Amino acid sequence: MDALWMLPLLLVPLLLLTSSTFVFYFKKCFYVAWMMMLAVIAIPICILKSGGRDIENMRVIRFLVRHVKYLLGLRFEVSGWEHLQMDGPYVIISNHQSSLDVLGLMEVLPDRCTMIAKKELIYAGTVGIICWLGGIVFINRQKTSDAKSVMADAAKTMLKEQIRLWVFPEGTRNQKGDLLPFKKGAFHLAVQAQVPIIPIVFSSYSNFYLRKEREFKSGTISLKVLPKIETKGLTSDDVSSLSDQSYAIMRSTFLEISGRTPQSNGPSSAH
Ligand SMILES: CCCCCCCCCCCCCCC(=O)SCCNC(=O)CCNC(=O)[C@H](O)C(C)(C)COP(=O)(O)OP(=O)(O)OC[C@H]1O[C@@H](n2cnc3c(N)ncnc32)[C@H](O)[C@@H]1OP(=O)(O)O
Ligand SMILES: CCCCCCCC/C=C\CCCCCCCC(=O)OC[C@@H](O)COP(=O)(O)O
Repeated sequence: MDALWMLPLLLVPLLLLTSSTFVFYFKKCFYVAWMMMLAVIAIPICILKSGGRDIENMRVIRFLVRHVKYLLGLRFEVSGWEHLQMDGPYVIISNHQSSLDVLGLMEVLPDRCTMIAKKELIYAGTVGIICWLGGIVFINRQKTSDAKSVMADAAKTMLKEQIRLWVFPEGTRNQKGDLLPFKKGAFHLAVQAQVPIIPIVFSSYSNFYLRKEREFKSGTISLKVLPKIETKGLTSDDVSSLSDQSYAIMRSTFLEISGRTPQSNGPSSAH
């Protein structure tokens, strides 16, 4: 009789664990909490090592984040490593589906590379602090003129300090099963600094992570590093065609590694 009373106590956790909605919220909350906690560990290490905001702190962040994929049941299959074996500064562009992209980013992040991010991220608690310590360049997306001048400064810093910048040219997270039109900032940046662009494509997350359907299963993500696109000798007049060229290559790669067939050429640049 006593054992019967125990049954609900055993059944409730079992039902919760098998409910995909519960698993979705649990994994999401766990991800945020774990990243916040990792940032708590990373902050003093970075301050002690570098004394403050320094791109070298990205090594510490990369090291601390690399195991998180295992906790969420995710794996990355990276191809095209050889395209990242290059000296000097460059701009990396990649598609942006979710905050989970950070895990893939940390898989391939080269040395002396930081990101361009929306300024709101600085208010994300300990994660915001670690982003600042890692040298992330914050832009105000609501004020194009501010964003442009921050990126123009970043182009100079890239050359002076030999750094690489990672930009998400879609400008926002997107899980529509295709790439959004590209914003122009990343291409102006590369042209102003006269540095190559390296496109990196993440395959679709739709087979394991669906925000609307509240599903977050285990899954494998293909990450394809594509050959560099040179910008030497290009001017601001070439930015649109550079953006279109990058969009076309990345879109066909996205559809290919996500197991889809191209339907149309799609929009290439933001209007
Ligand atoms: C231990 C725990 C650790 C946890 C640590 C985690 C760390 C990892 C953090 C990862 C961070 C990831 C963050 C991701 C993001 O935040 S994505 C969102 C922010 N990023 C972007 O928005 C980048 C892409 N956007 C752009 O490039 C835009 O172009 C932007 C510069 C923002 C301006 O946007 P917008 O106002 O919408 O304008 P347009 O793009 O339409 O451009 C308008 C005209 O201006 C011209 N332009 C644009 N940029 C420039 C420039 N730099 N110089 C000169 N001119 C520029 C553009 O060509 C347009 O003119 P035309 O229409 O061509 O005439
Ligand atoms: C006290 C503040 C609490 C804030 C909690 C939020 C903290 C987030 C914590 C963990 C996640 C770790 C990875 C953080 C990096 C996420 C970057 C990201 O994906 O930003 C979104 C941005 O690209 C585009 O934004 P929108 O799609 O336009 O919107």
